[in-house]
Amino acid sequence: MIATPSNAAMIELHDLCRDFGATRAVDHVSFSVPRGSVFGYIGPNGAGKTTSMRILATLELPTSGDALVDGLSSVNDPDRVRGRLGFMPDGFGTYSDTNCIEYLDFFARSYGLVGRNRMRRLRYVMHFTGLEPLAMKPIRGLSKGMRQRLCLGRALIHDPPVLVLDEPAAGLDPRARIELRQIIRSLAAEGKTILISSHILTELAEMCDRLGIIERGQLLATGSVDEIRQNLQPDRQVRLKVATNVNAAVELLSKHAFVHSVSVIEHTISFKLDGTEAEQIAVLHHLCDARVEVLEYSGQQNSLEDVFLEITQGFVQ
Ligand SMILES: Nc1ncnc2c1ncn2[C@@H]1O[C@H](COP(=O)(O)OP(=O)(O)OP(=O)(O)O)[C@@H](O)[C@H]1O
Repeated sequence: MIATPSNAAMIELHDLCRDFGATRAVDHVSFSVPRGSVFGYIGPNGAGKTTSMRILATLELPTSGDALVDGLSSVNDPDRVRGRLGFMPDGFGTYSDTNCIEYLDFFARSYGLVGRNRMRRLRYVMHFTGLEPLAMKPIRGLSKGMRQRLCLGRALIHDPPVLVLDEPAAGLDPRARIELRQIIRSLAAEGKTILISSHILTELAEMCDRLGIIERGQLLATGSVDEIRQNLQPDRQVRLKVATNVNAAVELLSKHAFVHSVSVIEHTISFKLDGTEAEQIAVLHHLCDARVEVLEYSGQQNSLEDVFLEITQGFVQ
C-alpha cells in the first residue's frame, strides 16, 4: 500500500453542485482540508452545509463535481470512502431505548469490527468520549452534551482518518462547548482531519485552522480567521491616547505615508494604517523616540460577528 503524504488533502470538494428542483443547494463549491487540520464550515440556515457534508459522507449524490476523501471519490468509490470517514449528523438516530454501550456496539458491528478489536475500539471510544460512567444508561436519559459525545463516539468507532461533524456544538452549554473544542483539537493532534459546521463563526473560530463561509450554496470566503479578517479590513484602525502635546503627535503621524484618516478628540487620536503589523509597531517606536507620552496605543479589529455579517448578506433559501 502506498502511504498518503503527511500534508496531503484528506478532504477535497471539486466544483461541487447539488440541485433540489429549482434550488441550487450547493453551487460550485471547492476547497480542500489537509491531513490533521480542522476546517470550519460556517453559514446561515439553508446555506448548503449539510448537503455538501452528506455528499462527502456518501448519503447524497452531487448534480455535478466530486467530493473526495483520502483521494477516493464519494461518488465512484462510496464503500471505501465509508471506511475512511466518520459522519456525525445534526440529528440523532432513533435508538432511544438502547443504552450507550449497545448503541456503539451496534455501529461497531455494522462496520465489521469483530473479536478483540471490537472490544478494544469500544473501550477506547467510551474512555475518549468520557462516557464510561454512563455505559448502561439508556440514550433517552442522556443530556444533550452526552448525546453529542455518544454521536461523536459512533463516528469514531471504526477509527476513520476523516471526521465530518454537522453542527456538533448546537445546543450545548458553555462548558460542554469548551469540552467539545478540547476533544476536536485532541483528535486533530492525533492526525484526524475534521470538517465541522456551524451557523456561528465565533463558535468555531478558536478550534479551526481554516474556515469556509458559505451562503446560498456559494463559498464566499476561505482562509484562517486572520486572513479572512485581513481581506475584509485591509486597514487597521488604531487609537492613540497621549498625556500631553497632541499636536506634535499628529504632526509626527502625518509623516508616515501609510497613516491616514487622522482625527482627534481631546487627547485621543484615531487613525487608519494601511500597513502591516510591523509598521504599526514602527509608528509606536517613532512616537516614543520623539518622547511623545503615550498612555494607550491599541489596534481595533472588527468582531467576528461583524466579519460574518460583512461577508454574508442574510439570504435564506
Ligand atoms: N432533500 C431535499 N429536498 C429539497 N430541498 C432540500 C433538500 N435538502 C436540502 N434542501 C434545500 O437545500 C438548501 C440547503 O440546505 P442544507 O440543509 O444543505 O443547508 P444547511 O446550511 O445545512 O442549513 P441548516 O444550517 O439549516 O441545517 C436549502 O434551501 C434546503 O431547503
